[in-house]
Amino acid sequence: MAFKVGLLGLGTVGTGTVEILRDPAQRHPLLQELVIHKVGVRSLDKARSLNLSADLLTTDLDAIVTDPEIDIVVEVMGGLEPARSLILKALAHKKHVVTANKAAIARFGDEIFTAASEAGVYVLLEAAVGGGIPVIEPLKQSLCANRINTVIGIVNGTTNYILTRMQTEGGDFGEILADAQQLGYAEADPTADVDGLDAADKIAILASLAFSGRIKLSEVYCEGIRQIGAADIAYAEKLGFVIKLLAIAKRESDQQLQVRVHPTLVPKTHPLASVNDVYNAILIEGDPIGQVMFFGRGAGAGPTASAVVSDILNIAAILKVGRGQVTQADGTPLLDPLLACSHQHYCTIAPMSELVTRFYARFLTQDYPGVIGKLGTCFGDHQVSLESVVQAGIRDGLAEIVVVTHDVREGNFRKALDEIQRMTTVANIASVLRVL
Ligand SMILES: NC(=O)C1=CN([C@@H]2O[C@H](COP(=O)(O)OP(=O)(O)OC[C@H]3O[C@@H](n4cnc5c(N)ncnc54)[C@H](OP(=O)(O)O)[C@@H]3O)[C@@H](O)[C@H]2O)C=CC1
Ligand SMILES: N[C@@H](CC=O)C(=O)O
Ligand code: NA
Repeated sequence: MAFKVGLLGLGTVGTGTVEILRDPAQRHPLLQELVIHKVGVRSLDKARSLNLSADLLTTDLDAIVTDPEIDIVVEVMGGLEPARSLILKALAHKKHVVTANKAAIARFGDEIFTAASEAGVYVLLEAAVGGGIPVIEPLKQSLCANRINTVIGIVNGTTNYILTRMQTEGGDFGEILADAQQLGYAEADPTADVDGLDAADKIAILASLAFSGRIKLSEVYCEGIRQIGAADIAYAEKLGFVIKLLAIAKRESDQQLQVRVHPTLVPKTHPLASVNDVYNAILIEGDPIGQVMFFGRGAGAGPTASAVVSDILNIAAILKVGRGQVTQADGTPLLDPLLACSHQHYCTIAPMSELVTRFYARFLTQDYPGVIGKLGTCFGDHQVSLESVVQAGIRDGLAEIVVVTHDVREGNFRKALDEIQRMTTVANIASVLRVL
């Protein structure tokens, strides 16, 4: 039995996918039943590392998603449009879809999954978060007996690489970013990575699966790493922390979730503290499983294609045993509830002002006696309790004061900062970071 696959895109991930599909030896035997039927690209003249027969390649992507012979459309072209429209058209033509496109899923998941349920087909996306790391399917299947309470991830390799080098070499953000671009880790336009937007897309997807509801991307708090300085990395180190860009989704109460992305001081003893370079890791806490952590390569041709091909095989397996033919009363194919998306409501996200967390803050002040006391009084007036306050040294003729709080309500902490900002003795609030 042959299952015909149409690929949209033959870049990094598409090429990795074709390489696995063309080399099935010692992999799952079902791979031998997959046939690459068409591959859609932007340019037929581009030099390719793969030797594909010319009749497989086309620039007519519309013809792929409507081709009656194709069973599974694999969207690895990226971007929002035309990816969104092509996915929707493939679904309307009752094709199963595999995608690595976190940006499209995080923004258009609502209409894509609704269209998939109506058509009675699957949309699988293991590659969209953590690349090759299995995390989407474990959340849907292996962990489904658990009540998930927390998902915390390092889900962006570019920023983890930059922060790791800042930590180990003491360099500044700008110079290490330039290096990362030269090495091909960071893209020419690094905005989505360094401003936390890529991580926000990914945590929105993970939160949706973990908490069985849709997430509005606009409600995900997002802060990137551009403002992290060598001084913060050094102080964090002295205090026993490393700085990581964390993507966090947490059950706040029965009604509300926290979903946020921001640089965070992580205790060196925490399992995520030792996840370095371009590696990703996702720590999930559930009841009754406790903590479980997924670690590996979050990007790259081979690792990402590993996830894409496992999704293709999942669909091929269903088609092979004929489960795609079992229909409901209205004639729509009955979908496996552990593989398909079945929730339609939106989760309620708590405002950041209600978050209870520890903070690290660095102030540059006039070096007068009593400045530390004034800061302490202002924090106390806003119910912000301090764990430590140290005058770390003198920078540019100003006293550098580093504060770590106990758990406090973010709204209270911000009010204290507003007041501190207005003090004449305080020249600058140089940085404010949350502490895990
Ligand atoms: N790279 C990675 O490590 C990872 C990528 N992803 C996701 O996978 C997806 C693909 O990424 P990647 O492989 O890196 O992307 P690339 O830029 O390397 O490849 C994109 C491919 O899609 C084709 N393409 C793009 N736009 C069009 C269009 N309008 N019409 C026809 N063809 C088009 C390109 O054609 P042509 O070759 O002719 O230019 C190219 O083959 C993205 O959604 C990305 O976020 C997810 C995890 C990791
Ligand atoms: N740009 C991403 C790769 C794909 O998801 C990253 O740096 O992790
Ligand atoms: Na994955």
